[in-house]
Amino acid sequence: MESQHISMVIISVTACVLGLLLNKYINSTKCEDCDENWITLDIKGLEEDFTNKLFGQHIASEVIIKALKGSSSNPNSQKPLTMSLHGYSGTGKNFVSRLIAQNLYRKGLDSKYVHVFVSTLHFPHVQFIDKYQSNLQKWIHGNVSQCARSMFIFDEMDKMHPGLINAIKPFLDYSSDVDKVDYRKAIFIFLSNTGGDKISEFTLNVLMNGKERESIKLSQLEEELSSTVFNKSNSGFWQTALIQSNLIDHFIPFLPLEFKHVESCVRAEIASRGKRISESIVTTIASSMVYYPEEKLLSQKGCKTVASKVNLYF
Ligand SMILES: Nc1ncnc2c1ncn2[C@@H]1O[C@H](COP(=O)(O)OP(=O)(O)OP(=O)(O)O)[C@@H](O)[C@H]1O
Repeated sequence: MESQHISMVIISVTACVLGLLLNKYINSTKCEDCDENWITLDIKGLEEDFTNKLFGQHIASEVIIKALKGSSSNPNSQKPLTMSLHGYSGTGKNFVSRLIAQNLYRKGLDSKYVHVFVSTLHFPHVQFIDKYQSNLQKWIHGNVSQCARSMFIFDEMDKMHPGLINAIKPFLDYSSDVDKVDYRKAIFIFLSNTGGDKISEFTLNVLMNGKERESIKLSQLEEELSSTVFNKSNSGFWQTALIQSNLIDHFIPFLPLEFKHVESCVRAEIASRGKRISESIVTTIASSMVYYPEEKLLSQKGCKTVASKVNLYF
């Protein structure tokens, strides 16, 4: 009797586990649709990710959360949400884009509605610019026709051909009903290093004066940043109507990272590999990065090379 009961329990548990696995398999192979099942902003999840995983970027966290909250709760939005993320290499611009994608699309960056355009891979010869412009427009148009809630990430904007930037402009405008497609629910994120020098200079000044970076306010950097992007004659970005027509909703500065932030990146990297964190190794790895200026306050490459440095120890 006792053994019959045990077998029943085992059979039920096995059936349950198999059911769960089957369900998971069916879900993962299901076709992704452009609906709320697959695309819903998890603002709490994003806030938690910013708090726990993103180090040293208090301005970016705050602005991005507010911007996404605002645009998702406004059914009468007149234009797509456009955010321009600026800062030195390795400060978290791509990382943040990934966190946004993960908290908006069930498939994150793997979603077929998230599109990444790497500008350095598309620098056409002047002779072919018309063709490239038209291809880029067709690409955006085609993707938004398939799903209004598409997200576009344009990486290395500062290296993008001005002609291509101009080609994007009609989609960002207030009257964003191009070719009967409604672009107002789309999100455009632009990443660049432009303005990184100004942001770094400003942060350095604050730290040298014994203040905390958290005392830096967006308003102190924003104006400077938009004018830098606008004026910088070698950035490629300035020439275009993008800035002139105020099509960028938010200029978001990414501050250079300090030693303590690099240490946090090292801890996160070790934890992600399921390894035990030893504080002495954390300090050794963080110390092996290059810092500037003489006082060694800021990391030259942010957390960019942390993963490869961790490789040397695990
Ligand atoms: N502020 C940060 N908080 C947590 N992790 C970070 C941060 N910045 C960078 N990292 C880590 O370093 C890696 C590289 O950073 P990321 O690619 O986001 O830099 P980036 O600013 O986009 O640089 P680039 O301008 O060279 O493209 C990230 O995948 C992440 O693991």
